[in-house]
Amino acid sequence: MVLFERAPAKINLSLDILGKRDDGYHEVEMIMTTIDLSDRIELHPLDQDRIDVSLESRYVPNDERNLAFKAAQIFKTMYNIEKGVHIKIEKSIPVSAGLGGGSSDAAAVLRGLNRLWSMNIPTEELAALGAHIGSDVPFCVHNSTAIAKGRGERIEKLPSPPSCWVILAKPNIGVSTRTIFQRFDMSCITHPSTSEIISALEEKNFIKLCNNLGNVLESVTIKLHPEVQQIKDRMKYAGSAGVLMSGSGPTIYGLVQHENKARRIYNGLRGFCEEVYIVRILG
Ligand SMILES: C[C@@](CO)(OP(=O)(O)O)[C@H](O)COP(=O)(O)OP(=O)(O)OC[C@H]1O[C@@H](n2ccc(N)nc2=O)[C@H](O)[C@@H]1O
Ligand SMILES: Nc1ncnc2c1ncn2[C@@H]1O[C@H](COP(=O)(O)OP(=O)(O)O)[C@@H](O)[C@H]1O
Repeated sequence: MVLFERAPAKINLSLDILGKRDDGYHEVEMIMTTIDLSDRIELHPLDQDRIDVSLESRYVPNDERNLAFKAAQIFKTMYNIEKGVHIKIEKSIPVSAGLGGGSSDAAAVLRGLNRLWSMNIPTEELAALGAHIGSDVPFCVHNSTAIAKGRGERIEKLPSPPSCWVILAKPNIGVSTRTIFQRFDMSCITHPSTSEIISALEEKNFIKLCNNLGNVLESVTIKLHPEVQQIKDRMKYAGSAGVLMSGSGPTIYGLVQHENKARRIYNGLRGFCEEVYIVRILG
C-alpha cells in the first residue's frame, strides 16, 4: 500500500521574541496559519529495514540530513519499528523561505507513518515527537491556526482567519533561520500586538487582522537583504490590505479579501519577482 500525505506551508501572522534562553534558542510567541501551498509526500513500505528519501531539488539533501528522513528515524526508534519506508517528496514549497517547508515534510511523515503502520498515536504525542526534529514541526503536525510559545513547540489552537487570499512573493535568496535569530537585537524591538491578532481571529475581523500583523525578525532580514523591503513596498502599493514577512523570511505575503484584486496584485508582482504564488488560507 502506498500512502499520500499533504505537507502544507505556513505563514506567520505574528512573530514576537520575549527573550533569549540559556539553551541558545529564543523564547517566542507567534501566531501561524496553514496555507494552500503544499509539498506532496508518498510513503512506500519497503521489505528491508531502512529509510530511503527521494526528491528532485538542488537545495534539499536526500539523505539523513533531510527533515523527512529524521522524522522517520525518530518515529522508528521511539516505537521500536523494524520496518522500512521509501519517502518520495514532491517539493512545491520554496526552500529556506520562512514558509516551514522542511518542518511540514517532517510532520507529514510522522502523520503518514502513524497511518501506514496503524499505530494510532494521538496528535499531541506526534507533535511532542516532532519537537525533537525542529521548533516548527509541532505546529505543522497540527496543521491549523495556532499560537506557538516556548521555542515554538508549545501549541494552542486559535480560530482560523477570515476567508481571504494570500499572495506570496519570494526574492531569489535563501535565508538561514539561525543567522537571522543570531543577528536579532533584543534592545531595539517593537512587539507586535499578539492579543489584538487573537481578538481579530475570534471576531473574524479581516481589517483588524491586517492592521496588527507584525514580525520582529522582519527588520533583521531586511537589513541583510534590502530587496525584501522593495517587495514589501510593492505588495503594499499594489493594494494588499495587510503585508508581512513570514518567519525568518525572505518571503513577503499580502492578504486581500477579493479574488479579482488578488489576481491583479499577483500579475503585477510577477513582473518584479521570480517566484510569486496566489493561494488561500487553509488554517
Ligand atoms: C523562524 C520560524 C518561525 O516559524 O520559522 P522559519 O523562518 O524557519 O520558517 C521558526 O521559529 C524556526 O523554526 P525551525 O526552522 O524549526 O528552527 P529550528 O530548526 O528549531 O532552529 C534553527 C535555529 O534557529 C534558532 N532559533 C530557532 C527557534 C527559536 N525559538 N529560537 C532560535 O534561536 C536557533 O539558532 C536554531 O539553531
Ligand atoms: N524536506 C525538506 N524540505 C526543505 N528543506 C529541507 C528539508 N530537509 C532539510 N531541509 C533543509 O532545511 C533548511 C530549511 O529549509 P525550509 O524548511 O525550506 O526553510 P524555512 O523553515 O525557512 O521555510 C534548508 O537548508 C534545507 O536544505
